[in-house]
Amino acid sequence: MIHARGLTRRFMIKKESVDAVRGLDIDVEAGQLVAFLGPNGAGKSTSLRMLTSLLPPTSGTATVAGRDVVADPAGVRARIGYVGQKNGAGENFRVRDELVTQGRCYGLTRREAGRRADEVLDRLELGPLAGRKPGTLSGGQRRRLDIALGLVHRPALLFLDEPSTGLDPQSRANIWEHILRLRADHGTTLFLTTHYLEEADSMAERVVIIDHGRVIADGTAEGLKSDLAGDRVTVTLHDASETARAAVIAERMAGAGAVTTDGTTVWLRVPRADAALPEYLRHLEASGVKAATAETSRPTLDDVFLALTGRSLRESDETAPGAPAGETVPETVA
Ligand SMILES: Nc1ncnc2c1ncn2[C@@H]1O[C@H](COP(=O)(O)OP(=O)(O)OP(=O)(O)O)[C@@H](O)[C@H]1O
Repeated sequence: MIHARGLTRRFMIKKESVDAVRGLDIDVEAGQLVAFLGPNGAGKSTSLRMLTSLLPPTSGTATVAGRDVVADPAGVRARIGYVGQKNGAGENFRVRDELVTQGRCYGLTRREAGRRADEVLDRLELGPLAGRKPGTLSGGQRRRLDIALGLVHRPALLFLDEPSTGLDPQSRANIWEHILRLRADHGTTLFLTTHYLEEADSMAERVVIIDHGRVIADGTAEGLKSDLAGDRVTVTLHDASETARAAVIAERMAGAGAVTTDGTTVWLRVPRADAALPEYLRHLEASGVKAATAETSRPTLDDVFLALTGRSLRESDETAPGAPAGETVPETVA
């Protein structure tokens, strides 16, 4: 459904060049749900805009839904749906009229556009809001309208740029419900960007991570986590003056990976946390370092990014820096 080779995009800003995307190679088969992850400015939107023919690549090639993005942009656009980051609907028409107009833009007759508008209104549970103006909708309702606009012409491939960003957890879950149903009912191929790592982890069958314009990881969330990250042991100490010593002890343990510290907390990456934690606690005790709490956690996609780049992908609003959001098993140490 998507085949890109060496796709690059360079922007010139005041004589300075920005390489937003540097050689994107990707193949997406029909029916896949791919989450495209990366930090701010990694090149996700630019990639999406090239794949949807909205932005010409500086170099490279891409065939999307069977059409070349450069040679046949109209052919690409006719076959795909694109839900951008900004609201797709205007303010003047009512919700149903927006959808009918969109359908007409895709060459549907008035009658067919009306039928399709009703279909997507029903699908996205927007029926009761059909007569409202978009400006009066809630954030979640408005995002559902954006998705409905991307679906009026029944594309086999839908691109979504951060479909759930800025929504409350309930609206996010609701958007995902619709996305997953779309796939289950119609086998729609979905290619989406998201900042929410947990969403990508649990919903997408394939995760592609981009950083500085290059793909740095591509696989299933489970595969990436077990290959590239590892379990984590978190120990907090009674006394911050002992943190450095506790870190050295952690580093000396067999199989120990990266060790990080912050205040009284020590984080240690290990292949098997259930075995490493008791051992670490024994070593600390033998050295006279007092632990206050200890817990283990499974790796997250943020851990994968951290392992690859040394940086965190996680947005500060979700969890404190360094603290993993995986499944945690807290236990208190005397
Ligand atoms: N029209 C433009 N002109 C100049 N530079 C641009 C333009 N669009 C994007 N860039 C730059 O290209 C890089 C990649 O931007 P892009 O929007 O693709 O990142 P992103 O991964 O989608 O980020 P975000 O998660 O913040 O949306 C950034 O450095 C950005 O400033």
